[in-house]
Amino acid sequence: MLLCIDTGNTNTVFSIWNGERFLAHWRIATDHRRTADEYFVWLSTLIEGQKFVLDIDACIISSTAPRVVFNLRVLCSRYFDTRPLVVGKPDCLLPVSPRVDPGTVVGPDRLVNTVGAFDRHGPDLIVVDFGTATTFDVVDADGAYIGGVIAPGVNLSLEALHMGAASLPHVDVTMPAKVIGTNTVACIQSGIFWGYIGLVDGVVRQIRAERDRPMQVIATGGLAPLFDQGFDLFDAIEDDLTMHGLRLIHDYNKEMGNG
Ligand SMILES: Nc1ncnc2c1ncn2[C@@H]1O[C@H](COP(=O)(O)OP(=O)(O)OP(=O)(O)O)[C@@H](O)[C@H]1O
Ligand SMILES: CC(C)(CO)[C@@H](O)C(=O)NCCC(=O)O
Ligand SMILES: [K+]
Repeated sequence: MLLCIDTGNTNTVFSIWNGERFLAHWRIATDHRRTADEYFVWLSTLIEGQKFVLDIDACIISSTAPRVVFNLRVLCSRYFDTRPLVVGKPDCLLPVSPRVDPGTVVGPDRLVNTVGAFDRHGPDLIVVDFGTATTFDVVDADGAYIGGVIAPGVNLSLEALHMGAASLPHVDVTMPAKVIGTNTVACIQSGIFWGYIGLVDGVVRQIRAERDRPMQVIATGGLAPLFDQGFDLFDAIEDDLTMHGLRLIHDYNKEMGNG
């Protein structure tokens, strides 16, 4: 069984695979103080409700928070007796290398997204991920990550408004009935919702113009469905894109005799 771990700045998702078969996934808040023992107790408790026995013999990690990796490595070695592949480290091979400025450390989640999306949709893609940040990852004809766009995430923007403006409450993102809000909450919801619709639409348009070719837009992340309500922004929405990419990268390394 393969354990895939996707650590974002806000949440960490664990998923279990038996070959190509997905078995289960669980989500925990990202906290670099969490120890290997804590992860294991948590995993063991959750596995009790499942129909399979946890028998991990391989692990792969993508982490946008470097400090978390240490304890995840300890988890893999102590409890599963495996050395994990860590995306972005030199000993983790990618099917195609990213083409970016020398010295750039691309977020591993973005690299993984491009691998997952290229496998399912082929060349010339824009992958939009609504996580802590809203990212756009551009996939070239050969599947390479060739750059993109990083914007503040939806929940981060809402939090920033609340933190920075004494009279603005914390608001949950939702699609407002009207653009013109007639109360504070509705005004904020409108600003965020229509602001992000405009942001995604505008960025996608500019990327397409710069690339001067047809490109499909693939959306992932918890908030993707919210922004897909009748606006035709996306060609596909995939909630498991990062996990799919992680499994493919693991399989690729195995095929190449690595790890
Ligand atoms: N309508 C909604 N309003 C607010 N949050 C939502 C809504 N729908 C889903 N979410 C949140 O989206 C999150 C799932 O998003 P995702 O895993 O893509 O990114 P993240 O965990 O927020 O960020 P990161 O991956 O950077 O840590 C969950 O925490 C979920 O609570
Ligand atoms: C942009 C985020 C925060 C999105 O999770 C992550 O991919 C990251 O920390 N990236 C590093 C910089 C880069 O991707 O160019
Ligand atoms: K994510």
